[in-house]
Amino acid sequence: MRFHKDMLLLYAITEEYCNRQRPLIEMVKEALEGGVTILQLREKHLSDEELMTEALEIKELCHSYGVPLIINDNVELALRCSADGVHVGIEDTPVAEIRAKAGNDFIIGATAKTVEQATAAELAGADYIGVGAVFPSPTKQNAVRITNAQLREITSAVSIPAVAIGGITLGNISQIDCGTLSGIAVVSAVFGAKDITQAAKELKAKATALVHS
Ligand SMILES: Cc1ncc(COP(=O)(O)OP(=O)(O)O)c(N)n1
Ligand SMILES: Cc1nc(C(=O)O)sc1CCOP(=O)(O)O
Repeated sequence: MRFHKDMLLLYAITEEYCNRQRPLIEMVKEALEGGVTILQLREKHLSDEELMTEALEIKELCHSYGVPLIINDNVELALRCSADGVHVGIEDTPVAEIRAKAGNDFIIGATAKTVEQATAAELAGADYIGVGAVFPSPTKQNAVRITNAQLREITSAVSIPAVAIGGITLGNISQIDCGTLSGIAVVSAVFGAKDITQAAKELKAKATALVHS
């Protein structure tokens, strides 16, 4: 799937501990019904074999909605299951190495918490950056926080699109100083919601207002 920055508008990320009393596929379907525009499979507890099974099933579902599937961290698995891309952190496989191996059609997202990391990611060939944590995250409680001023500084330092991540909810999304953001990335605000579809719909409306403000 060819990458476009509009895909980043509502970026939903799965997480094992998030309200997981039902099959993941069921929850992903509800999120897609609510209008999620890109999905990241972030299931750090699964073996490669289990992850592959989940990824193949979820990829098919995502594609039936025209939504790309991104795999967290595991580049080899992302390539083996023909996912649309991978998201890597600062300590993970270098972006330039992934780009060289995977070619130009593979979507590569990189975490950036500083201007230096953002410009390095762009130079190495990343398609987008994930910048955070903009609020305290219930999912990743040790995530380093960044201020609105840092968010603006980081996003304006690069020409590739950016999503904000970390503790974003319906209640606080309007406090984000959007700068040049293309979307928001969330775990709990979607997958922790009682009504996942409704939560995604409401977040998408607010994300749309945010990126156009
Ligand atoms: C869209 C998006 N942005 C940032 C992250 C964080 O990735 P990373 O730094 O690799 O940390 P973990 O996800 O491995 O905890 C992300 N996953 N997605
Ligand atoms: C995976 C991840 N990375 C973060 C970072 O700041 O790099 S915050 C985060 C978790 C986001 O989950 P929630 O929307 O529930 O806060």
